[in-house]
Amino acid sequence: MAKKIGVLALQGAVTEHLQALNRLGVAAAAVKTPADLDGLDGLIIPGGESTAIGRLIREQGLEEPLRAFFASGKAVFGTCAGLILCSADRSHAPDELRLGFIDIEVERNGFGRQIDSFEALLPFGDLPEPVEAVFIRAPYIRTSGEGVRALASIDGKIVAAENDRVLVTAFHPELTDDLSVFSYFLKKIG
Ligand SMILES: NC(=O)CC[C@H](N)C(=O)O
Repeated sequence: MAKKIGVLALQGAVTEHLQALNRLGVAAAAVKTPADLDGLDGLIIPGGESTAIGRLIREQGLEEPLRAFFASGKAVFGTCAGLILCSADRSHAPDELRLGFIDIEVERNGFGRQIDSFEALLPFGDLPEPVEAVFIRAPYIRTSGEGVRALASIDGKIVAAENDRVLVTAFHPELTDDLSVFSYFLKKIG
């Protein structure tokens, strides 16, 4: 059966992710309601504003369905704000959603205001070529727990990590023509 990947489509860089998946020949669907999760093999939580996306997840009744989706064994890829939402940060404000899909704690806007947006060619895990990475008010991973593998870092700050079913990047892979990080995520899906 062909894989089908959802892109959480509440706020942020949604279209670019759908287009990247289409370019890889993967069926992609926007996810706005719990029913949209049916039949998906994996989910991308895009960049945007983590506070806003978290609030909309709750307003749309998606928090428990997303937790159940993950608990059922599906794979999740969080980029930038999506990384923050997938984290298990214990120091955040209680009204801000953290799904705890990967045992990392994050520093939001971790590269500061001076350089709030930049691009880098980034060595990434075991990929043979560095990846094109666009950072926009990006977080970095401050601490990581058991089962988490760091995949990329800048100036000692971890900016990509994974566990068996979750990939997170602080950068936006959907904003370049380089699809290698998407292909890397697709390998997590059986
Ligand atoms: N490009 C992004 O997704 C930025 C993330 C944003 N700084 C946040 O904290 O949610």
